[in-house]
Order: sequence, then structure tokens, then C-alpha cells
Amino acid sequence: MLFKYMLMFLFTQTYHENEGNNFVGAYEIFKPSLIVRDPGLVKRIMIQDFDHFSERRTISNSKKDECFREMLFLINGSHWKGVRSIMSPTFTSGRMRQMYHLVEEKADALIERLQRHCQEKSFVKTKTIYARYVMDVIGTCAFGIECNSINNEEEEFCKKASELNAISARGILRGIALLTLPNSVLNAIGISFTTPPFLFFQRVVEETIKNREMGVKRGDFLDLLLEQREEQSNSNTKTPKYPIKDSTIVAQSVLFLIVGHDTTAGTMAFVSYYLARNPHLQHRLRQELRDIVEEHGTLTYQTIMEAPFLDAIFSGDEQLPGTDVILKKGQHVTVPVWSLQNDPRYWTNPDQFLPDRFLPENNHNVISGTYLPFGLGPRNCIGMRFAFMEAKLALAKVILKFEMSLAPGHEELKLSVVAMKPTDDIMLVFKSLEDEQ
Ligand code: HEM
Repeated sequence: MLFKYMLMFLFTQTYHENEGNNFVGAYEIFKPSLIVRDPGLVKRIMIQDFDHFSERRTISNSKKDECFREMLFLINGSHWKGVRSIMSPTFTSGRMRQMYHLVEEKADALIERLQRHCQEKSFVKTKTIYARYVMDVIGTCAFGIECNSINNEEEEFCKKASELNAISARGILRGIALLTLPNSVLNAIGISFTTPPFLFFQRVVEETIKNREMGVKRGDFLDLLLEQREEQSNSNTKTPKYPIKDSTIVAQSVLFLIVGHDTTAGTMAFVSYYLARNPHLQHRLRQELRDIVEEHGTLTYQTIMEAPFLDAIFSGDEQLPGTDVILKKGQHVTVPVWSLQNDPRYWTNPDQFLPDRFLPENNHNVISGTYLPFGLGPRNCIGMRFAFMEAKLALAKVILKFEMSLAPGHEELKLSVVAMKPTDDIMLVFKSLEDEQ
């Protein structure tokens, strides 16, 4: 209950109790914070006045956390600018096209695995199976490693990745301490974020970099980062030089797992759940995908990224303007994404799964600054294109092969109060469409 009140109350309740105000001041126990309720202000903070609000919270000065602190998500100032400029070219659509075949291989393995579930007529733990798929994609694209966790339940990478992202009591306490205690106290207690699974992945990447330096190349994310480093040290380059250390590259590869594993698998599981609950939407999506296959012969990077209904199922995005407010330097600002995305002032029936609201012809109804699944502005999610590619491709293949339905006794979706995750796995039934023919 304490956690529920801490998290849900602090943000959601404060948001709803302050109707009529664009923002509200709150204390995260000791730390003052400003909770923003107005989309104009959200855009002002995240885009127009970004230079004043570009910094994320600093985490731990502990020596142990040196690599952890190097992750793009956590670095600030000119260092963030430098590292972001090096990482950005590794996430362009051209780069995604180059990696598409690596992702497709893993999506095909997912389909084969689901076929076996069909034959066994067992319920599918959807979140778990997608997490294995995402792990295999990250393994091949970020670490250059074939882990095959989709077929091997005991696979070490997937286990460690789950541990890395697990919401443990200790992790919650660490998070609360981080949110509430001043840095001086955090440093004195010596809270460290370098957990055993983090260290495991740190060592894997360090080893892989050594192999790459001996000439092994795979065209994956790690190769791209190493190439970027090479380019930066080349005196003829036109782009500004930014020296990049091994530990910075290691940190970004591990970050891939921290920010790219659970988020993507969770999104895929949520989408599958809502499609299973809404067979008519599933049918409509299948029709769109069948038309694409009929026209182009197969699914390609371009077709899955451009399919309008598939995109509406997953998303919608937006941009610009705002209003005014003054804050003390260092004061925290909280953008309550969940509350904004569920505010009936901005959304009709916010609690319903209505993908049509995100179709291009309805985009004008989406108020900019109220829909932020990947953040907004220069510090938005750098991996969005990658996440969409892997999630859309796998879901498209799933929808073309299977009819999904809710497993009896598992109709309700219970959400964790700590993070946007289901408390239990999402259990679905996958029925092969080939059986129908
Ligand atoms: C469905 C999947 C994902 C969701 C919903 C998601 C969401 C987010 C959000 C909300 C932010 C904060 C943005 C802001 O502050 O404005 C973020 C940042 C970030 N995400 Fe993602 N993300 C996903 C997948 C990925 C993947 C696959 C990667 C791969 C590397 C990734 C890498 C990052 C990084 C590096 C940042 C920090 C960017 C910076 O500080 O400059 N994310 N993500």
C-alpha cells in the first residue's frame, strides 16, 4: 500500500486533485518537484525551453557505478550532447533497414515457437515469450550474440535480462531512496546500481568489443558504435569530434537491455491482449497485412513501418508550442505521462482501446503534449524506430498466422502500481489460421 500511495498518489492523485491549474508543486518527501498538467507547458519544457530542462536526475557518485552512469539516459550537459550525436546515426532508418534481416530471423523463430504452442494447445505466457524474442533480437543486434532464448528456457541471457528489469523490493527501495533523498545522503549510504546482472552484461560487452577489435564484424549496433568512434578519431571528418571511451560504448550496449527489453516486450504483450479482446480489430489488422503481402509479396521494413492501421495499433506521434513558468535551478519537473494520456479533457473514452484515434486522418484530434509514450523533444527515445521495427514486424507475422484470444480465467488485465507493466503474465490462446483452411 505504501508504494501504491507513494507512486500513484504522488503523481496521478495530485494531478487529478488540481483541476484548473496548469502545474502543481509537490514534495517527493524532501525534494520539491513541479508536476505539469498542461500540454502547452509540457511542450515548452521538453522542446522550446529544452536548454533549461535538458538534465535528468543525477544518480549516485559511487565509483562502482562508473559504467552505469555513462548510459545515455543518465548523462547530462555537453557529454550527453556528444554521446547522443554519436548514437543518433546508429538509429536512422537506413541503419534499421540494414538490421531488418537480423530481426526478421528472430521473428520467424518466434512464429515457429508459437506453432509448437498451438500443437500442444497450451496457453501462451505472452509477455514471457515476447521477452524471449526481444532478448534474441537485442542479443543479435546489440551484443552480436545468438542466444536462442526463444527455444531455451534456461538461456542465461534472458534470465539475466529479466533479473535486470525485475521489480524487486530492494529495487523499489533503491528507487524510492533515489527519488527522495538528497545526493549527499545517497552517496553517504553508498547505494549502488551496478547489480550482478548489470555486471554480467557489462563483461559480455567488454569481451565482445575485444573480439571486434580483432576484426570480427557483424553489422550490428556494436559495430556501428565502434565505427562511429573510428570516425570521430579520423581527422578528416566533417562532424565535430567527440572522443568516446570503451566504457561509454559498453554502457550504451547494456542500456539497450535496460530500456529496450521490458518496454518493447511489454508493449507487444499489451497490444496482443487488446487485440485478443477485440477480434474485429484483429481481423481488420490481418486484412491490412494480407493486402500488403499480396501487393509486395512479403513484409519489408518500409511496408511494416508505413502500414497505417498497424501504426495506429501501436502509436501516434506529435510536435510543438506553449506558455510560462519560473523554476529554481536544479528543481525537478515531473511530466505525468500516464495522467496526461488518460485525461478525459484531452481524450474521448481514454480507458478504451481505440486505435482509430491514431490513424493519419484523425491525428488532428490528438493534442500535442498529451501523448508521450516515447517522450518528446531532443531527449526523446532514441530507440523508438528500432522498437517499432521489432514490435511491428513480430506482431504482423503473428497476426498473419494466428488468431489470438483471451485464455479462460485470464480475462482481466491487472496493472502494476510501480511501473506500466501487467502484474502477472498475459495469458492468451494462439490458434493457427492454417488449421482453418
Ligand atoms: C516500446 C519500447 C520503448 C518505449 C515505450 C520507450 C520509451 C522511452 C521514453 C518515454 C524515454 C524518455 C524520453 C524523454 O525523456 O523525453 C526513452 C528514452 C530512451 N530510450 Fe526508449 N523506449 C522504448 C524502447 C527503446 C529501445 C529499443 C531502445 C534502444 C536502445 C531505447 C533507448 C532509449 C534511450 C537511449 C533513451 C534515453 C535518450 C536520451 O536521454 O537522450 N528505448 N524511451
